[in-house]
Formats: sequence, structure tokens, C-alpha cells
Amino acid sequence: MELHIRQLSKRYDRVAALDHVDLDVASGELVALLGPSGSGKTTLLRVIAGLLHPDDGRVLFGQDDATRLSLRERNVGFVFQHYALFKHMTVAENIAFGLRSRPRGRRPDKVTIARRVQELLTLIQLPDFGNRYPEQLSGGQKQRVALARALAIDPKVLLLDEPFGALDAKVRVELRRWLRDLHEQTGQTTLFVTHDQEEALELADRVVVLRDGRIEQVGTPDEIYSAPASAYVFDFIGRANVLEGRVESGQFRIDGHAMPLPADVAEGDARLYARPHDMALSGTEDGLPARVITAYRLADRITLELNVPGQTRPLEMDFVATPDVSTPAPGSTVGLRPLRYRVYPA
Ligand SMILES: Nc1ncnc2c1ncn2[C@@H]1O[C@H](COP(=O)(O)OP(=O)(O)OP(=O)(O)O)[C@@H](O)[C@H]1O
Repeated sequence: MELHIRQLSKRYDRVAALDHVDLDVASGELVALLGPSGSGKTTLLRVIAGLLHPDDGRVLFGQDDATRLSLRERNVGFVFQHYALFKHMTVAENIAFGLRSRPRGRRPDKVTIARRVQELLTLIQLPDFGNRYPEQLSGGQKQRVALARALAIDPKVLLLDEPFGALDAKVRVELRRWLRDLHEQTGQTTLFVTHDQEEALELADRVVVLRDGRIEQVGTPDEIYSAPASAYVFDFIGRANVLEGRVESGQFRIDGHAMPLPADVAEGDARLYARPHDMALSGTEDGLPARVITAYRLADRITLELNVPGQTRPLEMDFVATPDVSTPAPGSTVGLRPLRYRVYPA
């Protein structure tokens, strides 16, 4: 089932939680909604689910306008951060819940439901857990059961709101790999909310970066990481060094140093963004002079904190040591050469 979002807006008092959002999700895609707290991720997911009504705009499932349909009529699967399993029901009863509570005409018979529950238990790799109660499960197991329960109704889309947010880091990493495998098996159209860029980049076919209720960029993880559309996305997606300068005559300039522009940027004040591992040391005559604040070496990697005269923020760089490059001494001056970078208007 494909999903189309058209000009969705939702306001709370003065805050635009969603501001004219357009998005197309292809059938079978796994899309991450990524952004800091308050950027509108949950609001977008809840509007798609039918838990919230937008002020404006439309939600289409395929060609069908679902904007006015209730949660139940939309037939979506929803999983929240805090496992909302029914405590007094077994795992199997939890998974069967959506099917059992269908109106009589659409309710499968008991044997069919039991078969479907067993299939789902196998899918979530808990084939023998049907008779347990939620309190007898770990946090990660509870979230897998919550996912099976959401899948039981054969939802048109699966909506996951930070489903692993309450779990510890190691379990999170395991579960996101597991979710990726599960998605490959089920091919279910899925929207996944996270504020964790690593999770989004590892898991999703495409990532939607949100900012103040607007979409800042939509792209594959590679596109988002390697070609961030704005300084905001660059900063949000990984560690970033910023150099302030100017674009003049098709070059980025800081004091006497000029660097080629990787893409067209309008003349005027601008900022160069580079990842710490995308910068190299060079001689002070051809590199940007920088003073070493701290330097340490861990196995073959050297990490430096640097000050470039006239810049407000210190820079960080790390690189692999080679026989001819050793750890520079704090206080010394080195030449700095950004290898891969983006330039954005200031
Ligand atoms: N019920 C509400 N009443 C008033 N303002 C709200 C309400 N729900 C959300 N907001 C506001 O709408 C904006 C978007 O909130 P939303 O929960 O969608 O963000 P989010 O990106 O999911 O954040 P988080 O990662 O913290 O969950 C925020 O500014 C928030 O304060």
C-alpha cells in the first residue's frame, strides 16, 4: 500500500506542529521520520494513523482519501515507545486481539486466528512464548510482541513511534537489525519515528528529516549523509566542523585561503561544513593554519582538537596515523585541508 501526504498542517496555539507537509511513500518502503524533539514526527504519525485530525491537507492510502476515516477504518498497525501490551492477556491473546475484536462478519474463525498467531510468533522469533504473560518478557521481547500484534490485522501501513526508545543501547541495535530483516520478509509499508540518526540511517530505505513541522530533506541514507541539503541536516546527521568564510569568485575563502566550491553557492557570507574524518593534515604553507589544542592517539587513529584563528568554534579531526604522520604536539601549528565538504550560505 502506498501512502501520499498532501499539504498536511496542524497547529497547537502558536506552534505549527506540521506546516504544509508533502510526502510520498512507495508500497513496501521503510521510511524513517527523523528530527529533534518537537520537530513534528509524532504529530505526523498520529495524523496518518487517524489518532489526530489535521487542520488542513489530506492523507491518501493508495488512491483512497483516508483523511476523514477513524483509526479503525484506516486499518493501520501502530506501535508506541512504551509497550502497551494487555497485562492480563497472554502473548497469544495479545496478538490475536485485533482479529478477535473485529465485527462478526469480518472476524476469522478460531482455528484461523490460532494459525495466524503461531505464524506471527514464529516471525518474531518467539515461537514458544504464546502462553506467557507480558510481565514474563524482557523489554525487547515485549516490543516484538507489540509488533506482531500490530501486524496481525494485515495493516495497510505499519506506524512505529520510537518503538525501541525505552530499551538499552545494545538491545536497540539488535532490534533494529531484526526489524530490517522482518521488513524484508513482510514487505510492509512502514513509517518509523526516531530522533536517533544512526538508527534512521541504518534501518530506512529513505529518511525524512523534519524541522519545526516542515520537511527539510527526503532521501536515501546515502544521500542524506553524503549530500545534506542544508546546514541543519549536515549538523543533525553526524559530527560536523564549521568554518566561517565567504563565497567569492566561485571559491570559498577564509583570510588568504581559497577552496573550490563543491556546488554552486551564492556570493556572500557562507559556512563550510566537513566531518572530522574528512579533513587531512598538510603543510602550513598550503593548508589552513590551525593550532593544536589537544591530541590523542588510540591504536592507529589520531584525534585532534584545533583552533583556526578568527573562527568561533574549535574543530575536530581524526585520521589514521601513517609512518610519516605522527601525533602533533599540543600548542604546535599544523596545516588543515578539508577533503570532502559542503558550503552553505550563512
Ligand atoms: N497536544 C499538544 N498540545 C500542544 N502542543 C503540542 C501538542 N502535541 C504536540 N505539540 C507541539 O507540537 C510540536 C511537535 O510535537 P511532536 O510531538 O510531533 O514532535 P516530535 O518530533 O515527535 O518530538 P519528540 O521527539 O519529543 O516526541 C511541538 O512543538 C509540541 O510541543
